[in-house]
Amino acid sequence: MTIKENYELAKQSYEKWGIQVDEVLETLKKVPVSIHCWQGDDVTGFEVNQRELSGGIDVTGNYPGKATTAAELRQDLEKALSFIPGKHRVNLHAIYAETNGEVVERDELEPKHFENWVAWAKEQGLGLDFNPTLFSHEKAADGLTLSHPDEKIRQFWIDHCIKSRKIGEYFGKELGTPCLTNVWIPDGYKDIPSDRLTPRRRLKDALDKIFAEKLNESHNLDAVESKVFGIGSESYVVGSHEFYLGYALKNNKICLLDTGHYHPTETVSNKISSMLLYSDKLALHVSRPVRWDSDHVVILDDELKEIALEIVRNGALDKVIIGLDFFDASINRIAAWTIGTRNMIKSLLYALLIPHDHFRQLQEDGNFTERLALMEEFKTYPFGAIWDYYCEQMGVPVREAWLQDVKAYENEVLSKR
Ligand SMILES: C[C@H](O)[C@H](O)[C@@H](O)C(=O)CO
Ligand SMILES: [Mn+2]
Repeated sequence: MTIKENYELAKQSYEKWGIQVDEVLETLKKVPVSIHCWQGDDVTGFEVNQRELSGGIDVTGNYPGKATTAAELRQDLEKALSFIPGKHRVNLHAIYAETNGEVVERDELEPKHFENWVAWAKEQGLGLDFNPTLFSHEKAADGLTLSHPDEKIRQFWIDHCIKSRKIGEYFGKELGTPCLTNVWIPDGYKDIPSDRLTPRRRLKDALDKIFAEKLNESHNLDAVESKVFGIGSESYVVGSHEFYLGYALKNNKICLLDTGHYHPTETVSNKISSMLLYSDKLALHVSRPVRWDSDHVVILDDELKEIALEIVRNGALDKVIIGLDFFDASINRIAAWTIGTRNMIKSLLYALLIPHDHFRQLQEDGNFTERLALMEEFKTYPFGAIWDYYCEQMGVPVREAWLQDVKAYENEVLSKR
């Protein structure tokens, strides 16, 4: 049977439940995923003064062929994008600026240092997102940035974030799609603090200064990302979930939930509906924590499906800004992007192929037997045949066919670096 024939047959199973599969595929095509550039070079960046990765995050593995220039990183991203159905976005960090060999401090970065990225994004039809980089720097050596007791250090990072918003605004203006500029800081303490409030007061004050200038939301959207702990900040993180939830609600900012930034039994899927009752938008960093915030490549596991189900069943495809955040240096980095991003899209397709109204009604009726039975049966509906057809239609490799191409790219390009 051809992919199309398999699709037609599979479609019938879903259409019995009133699911319009062709319409589902049209919807899926329009959902952008923000693909993080930092999987391509292990969060190294291209600053002239290369610094060691810090901030309580870590990348393990030394798979050969990582990108060492912006041109290589873009070339690798293009390869990964050729395996990923749909039109997406690329998420940059400030350390990916191109300064032509000149040392430009982070508080002096400007849009011109990202001109090549913008030209490339235009050529590829991509949106861009942005992040100030408040780690891997001597002014963050003690693990403190925006909450630092030293006013000069605080001001340096405030200025960096202000410059970053202007870069985000430039991306949005140039590309005609708002840039999500996300602030994540590593600040915290290894051991039990004697004062939790003062650093949080300073962070709140720093954020007020960063966001003082109102930017047009059709160019730049501001997000803040919380965390529960990092390496070296096991006992206390200044920018906790409650801290940013309060800040975002009060100041009309977007909360960004990273799936690796909560207690092990706390799930992001269970937060989406609550947060959407109070915010118009929220943002995600979809990652895969294994025992800690390890940033493993995203797989099609139960939590990923549950996140997608929550987005779809709550009609929130245009409210939840989906980004990825993983970095694995132990496998081919282009494969890592491809696996993780295809899984994110697959999970959305899976969620779009569920008769949500019927399932909702079963719950309202207290019919929990049928609710569980059908939720389980739908797990083995012929979803794979729809996915294969979608890939074929979108002109990207079907099933594992992309692997051969990755291997060829590894031989021809990566192994020569
Ligand atoms: C590099 C990223 O910005 C960083 O991973 C941040 O988003 C994070 O999740 C830190 O744990
Ligand atoms: Mn993150």
